[in-house]
Amino acid sequence: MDVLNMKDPAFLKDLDDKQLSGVAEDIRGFLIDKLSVTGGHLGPNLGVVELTLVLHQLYNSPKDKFLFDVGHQSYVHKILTGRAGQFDTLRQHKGLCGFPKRSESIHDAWETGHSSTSLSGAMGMTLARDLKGTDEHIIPIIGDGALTGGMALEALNHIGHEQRDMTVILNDNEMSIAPNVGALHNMLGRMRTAGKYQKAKDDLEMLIKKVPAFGGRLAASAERVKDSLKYLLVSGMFFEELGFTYLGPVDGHDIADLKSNIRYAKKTKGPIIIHVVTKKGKGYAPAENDAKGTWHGLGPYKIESGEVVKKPGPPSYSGVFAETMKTMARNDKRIVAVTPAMPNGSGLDKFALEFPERMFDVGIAEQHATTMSAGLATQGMKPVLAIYSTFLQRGYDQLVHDVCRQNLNVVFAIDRAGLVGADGETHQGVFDISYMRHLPNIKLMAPKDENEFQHMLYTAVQYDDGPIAVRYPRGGGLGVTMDETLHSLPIGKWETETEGKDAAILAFGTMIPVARQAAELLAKKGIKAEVVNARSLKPLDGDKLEALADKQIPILTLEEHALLGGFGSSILEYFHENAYHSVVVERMGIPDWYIEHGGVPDLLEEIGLTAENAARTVQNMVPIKQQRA
Ligand SMILES: Cc1ncc(C[n+]2csc(CCOP(=O)(O)OP(=O)(O)O)c2C)c(N)n1
Ligand SMILES: CC(=O)[C@@H](O)[C@H](O)COP(=O)(O)O
Ligand SMILES: [Mg+2]
Repeated sequence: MDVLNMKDPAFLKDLDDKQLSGVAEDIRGFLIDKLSVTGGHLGPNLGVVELTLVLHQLYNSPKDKFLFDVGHQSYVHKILTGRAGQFDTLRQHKGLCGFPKRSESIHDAWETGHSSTSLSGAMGMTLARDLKGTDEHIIPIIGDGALTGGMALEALNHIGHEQRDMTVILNDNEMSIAPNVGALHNMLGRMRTAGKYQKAKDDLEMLIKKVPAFGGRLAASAERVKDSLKYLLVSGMFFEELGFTYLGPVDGHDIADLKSNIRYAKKTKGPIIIHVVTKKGKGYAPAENDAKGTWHGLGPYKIESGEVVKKPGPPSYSGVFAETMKTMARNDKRIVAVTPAMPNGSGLDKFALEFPERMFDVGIAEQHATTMSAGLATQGMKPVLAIYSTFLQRGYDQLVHDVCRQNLNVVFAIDRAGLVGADGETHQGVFDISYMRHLPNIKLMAPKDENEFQHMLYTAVQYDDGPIAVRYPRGGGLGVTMDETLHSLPIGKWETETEGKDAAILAFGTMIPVARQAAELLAKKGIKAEVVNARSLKPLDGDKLEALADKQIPILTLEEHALLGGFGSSILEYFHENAYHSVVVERMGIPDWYIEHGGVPDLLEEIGLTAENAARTVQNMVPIKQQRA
């Protein structure tokens, strides 16, 4: 069937299982073809083809609500709801979003990107349904990785308590991005191998009914037998004990098995959880045999060989992070690395090859990762928490309450700080300066390139007076020469790259090249603009700021971060608090809206965070006569 003709999922209602299998094959071929060009989350989506087809056949979206947890596995859903034709623009500027997007389709009931929100969203929708007296089905689809997120467990607790009708689909493929971790993962493994609990329970009931009744005695003991059967058959009937009817394990690629269990769930009252076992990457050997997680989310690849197309370029910040961590850990036994389910993305998978006993992947558990790091620090260890800027948002109170307030020596390696591009709104790392700099005790730095990064990381690990964070971008550095030996940098001291008598541009991280280019453009107009590497975001370099204020020259701040509460705001605050009321400051950064998906250069252009705009802004701040001087 031509995937491009799938405009409304209703077409599935008339198909038999064989035809559905045919559609599954067409969709798999489409995904493999399209994503070989655009990149994207191929593995997760190949794993949910049959599941998504059966869900759309047996339920009635958009009346019935699907909530895809994390949402990276919603491509099949998007194909079935009329968006196949947009896949050439997947995750590109103004193109198809890689996650559910309510503005894209009425079938996208819930927007995701961060993990473990689907069950809470579903509970809210369920309460609303019951209060309104409507009868739609609410179906969250959550992966085994997302289930390790604290929010998911909070929601399970409440859903089981409320006992309202909801069908949770647990998509268990034994993988998070990397192989899944944790006791829940181990329990699911036992459930997978224990075999069909539901069938055994029904068989037992049938058997008991055949035995000549000894009145209530047998029936009562039968209940006890049945309950002990549960523990016998499937270790830790975790879900049943939480008030769910547990169905499974169900073969997530067997359409008939899926349908019979979902039909059973549809007529069963109260919360149901269907434990669906799938294979990530199903149907495409390189992805199906991926033990590491490479095919979870990737760039373009060659279909025939499965070779991922590597873009040449300077070392990635994550790569420099891994190497620097190894160098430091060899001489510093205090160092312990922590990641909340991002070993590959953070580079800690490489660190773990040399120091397996000093790297802890805690699952999708940023709150736990942050406070566990605090616990490590109380005992004299030097925890380095590698965490994406956007995901540290999940550990905010732990940062405030457990780390900063106790002034503990935790190092935050904040990766993906700034615009990340293809993952869009939910993943842009553009709020961390705002949510960190106002916290007492924390120090916050950002390197201008990968060489300064290694020294900054070393500085942070050597620092023993409380929490300290280094924020750095996704992707490669500038291709600068890397020093052989590590040295400390002065915290709270900026670096003046070029002097200037007419104006000053204060920038850090990825905005340094922009500031340099702007200064070159200004020089052509006779304006000498100073470029300052404001690499210490907290504390600021007060001496430098006062020297600039005394020069009475206009100042432009540049940041790939939210303007509100960001670096520029801190400069305004500084001049105000120190009674420098005549200094002229303009700020450029991320405006007060969520930045969608797209290539980072396109996004920077769209919001005007460019060298040309920076030069124009400075030029407008310098008196004309000075420009002629
Ligand atoms: C709060 C949060 N932390 C980390 C991530 C990064 N992340 C995206 S998908 C994923 C693994 C999800 O595993 P699972 O739910 O099992 O889905 P699968 O990819 O296996 O289908 C992780 C860790 C995220 N999206 N949100
Ligand atoms: C869906 C999700 O949250 C992750 O897969 C994320 O897309 C990884 O981001 P990086 O590609 O920057 O590691
Ligand atoms: Mg999984």
